[in-house]
Amino acid sequence: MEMIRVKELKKSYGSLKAVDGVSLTVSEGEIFGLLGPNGAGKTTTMEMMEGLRDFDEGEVIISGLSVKKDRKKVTEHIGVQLQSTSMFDLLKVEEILRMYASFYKKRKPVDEILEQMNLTEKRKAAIKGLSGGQKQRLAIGLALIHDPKVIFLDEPTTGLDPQARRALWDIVLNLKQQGKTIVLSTHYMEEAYVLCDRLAIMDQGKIMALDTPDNLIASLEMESAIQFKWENEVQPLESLHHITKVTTIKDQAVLYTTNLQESLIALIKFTELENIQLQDLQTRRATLEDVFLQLTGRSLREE
Ligand SMILES: Nc1ncnc2c1ncn2[C@@H]1O[C@H](COP(=O)(O)OP(=O)(O)OP(=O)(O)O)[C@@H](O)[C@H]1O
Repeated sequence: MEMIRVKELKKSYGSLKAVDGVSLTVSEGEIFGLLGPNGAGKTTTMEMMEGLRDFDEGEVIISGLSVKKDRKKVTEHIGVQLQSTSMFDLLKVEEILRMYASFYKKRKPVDEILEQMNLTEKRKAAIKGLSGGQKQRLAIGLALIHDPKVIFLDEPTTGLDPQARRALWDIVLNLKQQGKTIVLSTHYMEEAYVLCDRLAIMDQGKIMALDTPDNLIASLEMESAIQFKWENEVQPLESLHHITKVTTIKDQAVLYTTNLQESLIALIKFTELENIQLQDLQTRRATLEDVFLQLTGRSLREE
């Protein structure tokens, strides 16, 4: 069943097209991701979907309701994780949850939320003293207080250490198990890969590709990448065995191949003949990062 439909959404700031014709659908129970670098338009898109930002053109339908026309009703169905910086620092964890609960008629027991977010032991702690991961979990807990069907998470793990990030992934996967529909934005390809059923790769306000993570990688028709420092012409590398594509990132060459072993042998032979020393040689399976690189010619991690 379709839970969200976004049609030709557009938003400009002066001459900058922050969101430039975004269309997508999200099914009930799905985790849908917006993956893209800083400034790609992910936050603007999400806030328009949430009814928090006006849009110039297009339409957003959530659970059969138009976000533009039925904004109030839509808010009953959606939960939005606020950035933790906007929480009242001096309140205790339990207090802020009770305060948020008082805003709604339909609400979940605070104890249940504390348990679900792994914060029961911190119920009496001041928000100020929480770790980054605990604050993010509380922010998600606040978004769940009225038991919404759809949850929006904007870069939920940015700035967290790997352990806190993984703990948050478990919470997101747990929400999916409860049947929630989740839309999240991220610029971490690993996060997008682990969490999302489908994702849209965004750049400069546009969706460049939309599919399951595995299909996006498979669409590259390149199983592996060989990367190494290269200060010479890349063109001769294109004719090496099984190489499907050659590209560069900064001072590195990236060769994509359908047969890693044969291509590596060919590369080593070639560099020996040319008397070139291979430096910083790495091989890896193709990732969403490579999909992004192919689509935009840039690296996802370039800030
Ligand atoms: N209120 C605003 N006024 C002017 N420009 C804006 C405004 N909000 C966003 N922009 C611009 O729109 C573009 C998209 O921004 P947006 O915050 O949606 O990107 P993002 O993908 O979420 O990036 P980030 O990861 O940095 O949040 C950026 O170039 C940004 O500078």
